[in-house]
Amino acid sequence: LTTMATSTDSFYLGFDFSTQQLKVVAVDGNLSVVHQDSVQFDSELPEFGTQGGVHIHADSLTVTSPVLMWVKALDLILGKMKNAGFDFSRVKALSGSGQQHGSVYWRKGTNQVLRDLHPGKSLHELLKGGFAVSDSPVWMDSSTTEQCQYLETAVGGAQRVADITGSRAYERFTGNQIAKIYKAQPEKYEDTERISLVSSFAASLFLGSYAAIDYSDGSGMNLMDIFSKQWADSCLEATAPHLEERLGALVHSSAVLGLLSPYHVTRYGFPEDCKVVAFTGDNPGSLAGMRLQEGDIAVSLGTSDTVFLWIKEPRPTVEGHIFCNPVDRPSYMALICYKNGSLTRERIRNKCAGGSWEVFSSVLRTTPIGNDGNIGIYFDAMEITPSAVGVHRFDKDNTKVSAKTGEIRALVEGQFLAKRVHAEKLGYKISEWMPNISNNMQSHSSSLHTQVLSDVFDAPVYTIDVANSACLGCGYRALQGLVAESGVSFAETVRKAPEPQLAVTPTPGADKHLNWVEVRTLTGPLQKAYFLLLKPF
Ligand SMILES: O=C(CO)[C@@H](O)[C@H](O)CF
Repeated sequence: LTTMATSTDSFYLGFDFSTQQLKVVAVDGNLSVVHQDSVQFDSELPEFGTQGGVHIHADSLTVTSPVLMWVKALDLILGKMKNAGFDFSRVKALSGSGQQHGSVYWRKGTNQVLRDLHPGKSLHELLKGGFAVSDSPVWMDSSTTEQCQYLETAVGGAQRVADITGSRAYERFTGNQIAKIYKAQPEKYEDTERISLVSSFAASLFLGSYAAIDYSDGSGMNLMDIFSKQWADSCLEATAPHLEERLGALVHSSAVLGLLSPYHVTRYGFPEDCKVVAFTGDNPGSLAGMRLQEGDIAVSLGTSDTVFLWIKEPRPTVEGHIFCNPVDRPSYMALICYKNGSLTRERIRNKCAGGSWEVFSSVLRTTPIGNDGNIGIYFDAMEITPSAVGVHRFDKDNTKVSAKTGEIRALVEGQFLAKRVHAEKLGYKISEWMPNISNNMQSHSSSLHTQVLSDVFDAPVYTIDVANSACLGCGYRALQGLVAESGVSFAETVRKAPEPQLAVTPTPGADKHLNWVEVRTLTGPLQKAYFLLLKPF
């Protein structure tokens, strides 16, 4: 297996079913990228009518995505690869990731449909009637507060839920979404034979049967005990009846789930012995792609922004999340998530820079570090960290102001200051930063963002040269899956991958302008801003 895994004529695929698009990266045995492609949901699948890949419902709390859009996106991307002449016959293994917490409800009888996929038809045609719930709840949803309160009461409080599952009850977490469906649409729950995460749903499309949920993405459900790595009975019972049989057994994140479905072998020319390695969450996938090691910390900018790091000794709290580590079984990963990420940056780009990243960058470049003490908090949608909403701007005296000069720098510095404040409040040590600037930003914008990130954190920043770290990480994990059983570590598997490059170091004197020392304390401008913002209205 080791010999086969390192031969350069072999390919390994990593897919990422993220919020706004489906992406794929192919790497060879030397972990060099040999192919990349993507399908943008809004523009390439307009029949589903999504904005930013989702439907925000009239209550402005419920957020869903049509599951058949994800199915059709897979048909499209594999078709694009075939038309581009990609040699599927060289793919030895594939894996992938999905936006975390989202859930898919397979209708009774669909497992048989998955087993008998006809290679002459598209997956979209074959699975049209395969889902009991056509609009899957996704991570941007914040409509399940009632279910969260019920779970915390039933289990013994917010900290108790965090001690078991790694997080207090969060609205976007899968268990609370299942509870809402069981309560509001019991007939659909009854008609459901399997519940997948987006990651294990995607794996099922390749496996040709229901794929298991992995420990890492399973940690984002408020249903799994992150220490025993089993479903937590107290959480299952507080969510819905006969739930464990719908979830199936959990697997570790480097498990080989089985052979690729004959559907893909016949339709695209994959080899018959191509292996499917467990899919996982997009952030665990990014941790793999950024090759984080213990003590590193990462900032990933995308539809959601996240701060995450590799830890050995988890200390679950009522802020932030602890997930099982996707590439090292005894370890964990800590994560803080921000809902107002790229969609908010794009709104300010459209408002203040005429929709141009070039103008956005030049404005950012020409405004002073620290923005003369003007700070902005931009929660267009109900934020996850902290739980607050609305746009709030403060001048250097912490007076709330309406009109805003320097709004672009106020947004970018405010988003990074918040990340530093929360990371340090939770005790994360800042040793080395590797941001992954999402691919929806032009390169020069990302270099500017990287400089602001370095200035705010007062730390060197390293970047990787592939736009999508989750796909890359899952290509690495596909290879790792073939050798994990023989005890080869992930670090050993990826030792030939390109090293993260030092991108920027802090601007000399930046800390004096950003009064980031103050930011660390409860009297710092951002902390005060949060107090002003969070006090009862
Ligand atoms: O909710 C999140 C993590 O907890 C988001 O980062 C989603 O994974 C984005 F897809």
